[in-house]
Amino acid sequence: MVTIALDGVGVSLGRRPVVRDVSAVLTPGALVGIIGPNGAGKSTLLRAMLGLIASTGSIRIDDVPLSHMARGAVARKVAYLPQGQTLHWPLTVERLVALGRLPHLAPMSRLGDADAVAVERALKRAGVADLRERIATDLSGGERARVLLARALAVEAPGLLADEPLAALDPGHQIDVMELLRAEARGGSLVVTVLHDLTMAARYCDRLVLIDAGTIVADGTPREVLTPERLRAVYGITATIERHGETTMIVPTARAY
Ligand SMILES: Nc1ncnc2c1ncn2[C@@H]1O[C@H](COP(=O)(O)OP(=O)(O)OP(=O)(O)O)[C@@H](O)[C@H]1O
Repeated sequence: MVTIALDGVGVSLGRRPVVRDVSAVLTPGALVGIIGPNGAGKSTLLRAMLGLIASTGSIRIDDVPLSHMARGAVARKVAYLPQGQTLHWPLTVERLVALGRLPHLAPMSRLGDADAVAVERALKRAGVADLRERIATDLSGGERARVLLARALAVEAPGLLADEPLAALDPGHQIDVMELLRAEARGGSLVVTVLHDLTMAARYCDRLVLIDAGTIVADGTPREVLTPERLRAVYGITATIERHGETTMIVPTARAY
């Protein structure tokens, strides 16, 4: 299990404050969605949580300040699925997914049996085992996205930060990925995912953190966070919110000016 605690976190990029005074405790066991408009600072916040960019304030992973942790130690605790990653090397899918094991390997050492088992498990869980022999750079956008998810799963870290994992996926695969993320979270992992699809966020996430202009404007259950007033204020839209039992549907209807 792993917990990430943020206290007064700020990030400036090119002298612009992009993340401002973010405080939250992200705990395992519940699927956490980070939502907010384009440019709100969601990806920047994720990158700060992994120590990939400099930040102010305090970020602690399992109560250890991030600044005291080696990069490899962070990578073994929290896997990262970056947004829209491009692939440059013509590796097979299996070898690409095996790169997820790098945080566990000593320099110059080879994959062992436990690594092979983790790779196999990740290929299956992401539904890409049948693509294992394919060259990753030849895959379609959606296939590539699922392979990159498999690489993140292959780390078998107790935490996963996934940045827009549904981008490029068809509706069936979107459901598969959300069910997988929720199962991971409910199984005791820390899973935090950036999402743009509010219906998916409402349906699958246990907790939503809404970010606007670099700061948290709401943090709670989907029902608490996704109100017509907030959607208007933050996204500048009117939306129909329909609740059918456990299922919530959020249909943006128009720009609200
Ligand atoms: N290197 C940089 N220098 C200056 N500004 C930057 C830099 N990188 C990102 N930004 C800005 O920081 C802001 C936050 O970017 P970020 O990618 O975190 O947003 P986001 O909420 O993930 O957006 P999206 O939903 O579009 O992916 C944006 O306005 C972006 O233009």
